[in-house]
Amino acid sequence: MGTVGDAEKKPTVVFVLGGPGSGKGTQCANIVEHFGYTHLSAGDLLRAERKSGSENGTMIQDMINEGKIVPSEVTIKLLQKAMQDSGNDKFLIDGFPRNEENRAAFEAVTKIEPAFVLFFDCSEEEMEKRILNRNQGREDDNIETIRKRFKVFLESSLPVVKYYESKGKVQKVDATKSVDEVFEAVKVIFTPKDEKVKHHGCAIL
Ligand SMILES: Nc1ncnc2c1ncn2[C@@H]1O[C@H](COP(=O)(O)OP(=O)(O)OP(=O)(O)O)[C@@H](O)[C@H]1O
Ligand SMILES: Nc1ccn([C@@H]2O[C@H](COP(=O)(O)O)[C@@H](O)[C@H]2O)c(=O)n1
Ligand SMILES: [Mg+2]
Repeated sequence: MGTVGDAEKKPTVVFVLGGPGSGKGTQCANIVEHFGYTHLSAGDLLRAERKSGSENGTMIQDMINEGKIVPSEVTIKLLQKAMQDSGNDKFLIDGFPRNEENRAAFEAVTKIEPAFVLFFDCSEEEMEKRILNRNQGREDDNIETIRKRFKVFLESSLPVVKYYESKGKVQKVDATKSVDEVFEAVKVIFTPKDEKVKHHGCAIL
């Protein structure tokens, strides 16, 4: 994040969106390893905040258990702090913005526009199967909450993807494929253009 002396330099932010269980966290771990980004999952930050004994803990737990979106003010503060603490200037913001309120508030507060939105497109049937097999002890990984999360995704999160689509900022990946196949597609998106030319051995001099 900006420090004294580079006040003008804004960090690079990629929003990573997709339905519950589409593989956002899995692919972000791969991107971090290969491309030097810091991964910030809004859901993970909220779960950590709840565990920390924060005054917002009960509200966060109730919202997560109902699959509802926590007020932007809370989530944005957690994201800003994590960005500052990281010392990096390239971020994958996973699971955010989840609704129009998230999107507008982040832009207003941070003045940061995403470089692009990485969107993992996956069928509900596949996402449900993946979540039910996840076994990470998440309280919201039960069929009742999963259904509520799917509804919120369709009604509140997809319109955000559409908004960025209208600005030509969405990079869509078929996330129904295997982890390795999805990452192959992701790599193409993150590999700088000049390196793609080098790899294909057809640089125009
Ligand atoms: N392409 C894939 N094929 C099969 N299983 C996958 C794939 N990608 C991820 N998974 C598995 O599916 C489960 C959900 O993946 P992950 O946690 O990355 O999804 P997510 O989009 O971050 O979900 P959430 O929004 O609920 O946090 C995990 O158990 C993961 O190992
Ligand atoms: N911007 C966000 C992101 C997440 N939440 C809440 O956390 C839950 C889990 O999120 P995952 O990305 O880890 O699946 C989600 O269902 C919301 O309740 C949020 O409020 N705002
Ligand atoms: Mg996740």
